[in-house]
Amino acid sequence: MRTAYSVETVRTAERALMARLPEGALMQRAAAGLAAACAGLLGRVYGSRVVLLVGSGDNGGDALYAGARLARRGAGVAAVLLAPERAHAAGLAALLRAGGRVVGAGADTVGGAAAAAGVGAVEEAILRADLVVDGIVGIGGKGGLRPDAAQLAACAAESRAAVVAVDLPSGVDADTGEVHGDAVRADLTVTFGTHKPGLLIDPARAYAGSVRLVDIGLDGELPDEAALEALQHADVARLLPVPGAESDKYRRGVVGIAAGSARYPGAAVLAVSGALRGGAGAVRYVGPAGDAVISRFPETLVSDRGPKHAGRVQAWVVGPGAGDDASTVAEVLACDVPVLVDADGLRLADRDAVRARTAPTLMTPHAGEAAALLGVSRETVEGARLTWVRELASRYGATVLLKGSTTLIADARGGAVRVNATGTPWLATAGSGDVLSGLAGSLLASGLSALDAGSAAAYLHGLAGRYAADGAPAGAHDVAAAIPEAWRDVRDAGH
Ligand SMILES: NC(=O)C1=CN([C@@H]2O[C@H](COP(=O)(O)OP(=O)(O)OC[C@H]3O[C@@H](n4cnc5c(N)ncnc54)[C@H](O)[C@@H]3O)[C@@H](O)[C@H]2O)[C@@H](O)CC1
Ligand SMILES: Nc1ncnc2c1ncn2[C@@H]1O[C@H](COP(=O)(O)OP(=O)(O)O)[C@@H](O)[C@H]1O
Ligand SMILES: [K+]
Repeated sequence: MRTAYSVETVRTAERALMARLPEGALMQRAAAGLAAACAGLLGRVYGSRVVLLVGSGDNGGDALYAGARLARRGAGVAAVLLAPERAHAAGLAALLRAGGRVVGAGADTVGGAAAAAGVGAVEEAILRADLVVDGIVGIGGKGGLRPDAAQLAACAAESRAAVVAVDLPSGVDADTGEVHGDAVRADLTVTFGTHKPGLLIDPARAYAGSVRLVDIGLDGELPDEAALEALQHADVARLLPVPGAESDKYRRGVVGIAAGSARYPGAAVLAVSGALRGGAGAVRYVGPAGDAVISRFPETLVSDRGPKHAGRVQAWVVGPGAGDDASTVAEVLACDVPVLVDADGLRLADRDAVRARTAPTLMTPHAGEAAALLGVSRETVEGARLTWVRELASRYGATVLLKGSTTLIADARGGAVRVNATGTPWLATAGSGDVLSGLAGSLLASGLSALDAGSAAAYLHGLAGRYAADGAPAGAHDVAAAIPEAWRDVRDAGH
């Protein structure tokens, strides 16, 4: 399991750890890891040109000490100090001792004869660099970059230099993944002690590039419950149902699919296609698309009566392609088994009816559907996904899976939010959400909690999307067909 902790928790943990360590030890661990990552990216350190962007806090201190290490190995290291009088003094002294220099403001006072002053010199240094280290701000950052820092970030983006962010790309919100204004775009982010939520949630995630975690000994100080969890293969493998000798189709769970309409029969077929690959022992279908479903998937138990009279199911999926059939949604919500509500069903579901349910409810909106339920714009939801997934879960008293480039799953009762990043933008294709709802419903029917069913389904669905697309467009039915391959991959890694 990959976990991420909030800034407040990281600060508390760091304080506890620092109290037991010699002064400055933590920063040295961070700087050593950072320098090693930079060296790895440079390939050859000796003779390379490195520019450090140094803010006024400890994030700048990390950059200065790492710069000193690189300078000792023969790199030409120049530091740009955003606030020369407040730059980390010991870090700066270490850099100068190691043969590094200062460019731009402050150069004349601290850099000695070798110093070059002026904006032109700074830009030139960045444009000629092999590597730019972003130590402008870390977890102490508030809001987007200020104008002087934004200018440096723009120059780094223009340069052919690789950009390494220290702890976080400066300008992104560590706790939420929101980006307000300008931020550094990194090729690599070297983060310390633990991931921060912003490194795993879009839009900030996209600024971080690849992320490397440096162990500074913080693990023992972090609480059990993280702010964010990202399941890995082994975690998902533990969740996947495996039939045993005593299993029969009913004991494995029956999932009911109430989906599709005369206008959208395909949604029913796709939801069933996902459900058949999700581990339930049988898939029951109710709705007007029975013929389309049975002709594609003859193993489906098709009923032409409503959900209440369709026979036993352990979980329902309602909504994909449902059109305006509010009564079916209401009927399903009245069933005392886990229910997944997707697509049209989200709009048709009565909030009080969802809140009144005692069995688990899993809602699976994309950003546009979530926005409509919340009464805000789609851009607002996309810009602050963590905030809004929690808000929706709390308003409906349900587990909410917010789809998108990083899918988030939040429980109404709080606790760690799950994030899934196995997907690919190729999954943004009509009907792939229907496949996901069937798959997640099937996992619900086999006994997983709403949080686990949603996260395991998103994980498998994302992998299946990758396998199906493999760099070329794929249809939703291809994604469904690739679920068994994703399942085997996950299961094999779990052994
Ligand atoms: N606390 C610790 O034990 C450790 C901290 N480390 C580093 O220390 C960092 C945190 O250091 P700090 O608490 O000093 O905070 P930061 O260095 O992240 O930032 C604080 C400074 O940045 C300025 N600032 C805030 N928002 C800004 C913005 N939008 N644009 C420009 N400037 C802005 C503030 O005025 C403040 O002076 C971590 O991210 C990590 O890199 C590491 O050395 C590991 C150990
Ligand atoms: N940019 C993206 N990167 C990764 N996955 C994405 C991206 N955009 C959409 N997806 C995924 O594709 C699926 C699309 O679902 P949805 O929007 O409900 O489509 P539909 O309603 O057509 O079925 C979701 O699983 C979502 O997480
Ligand atoms: K940074």
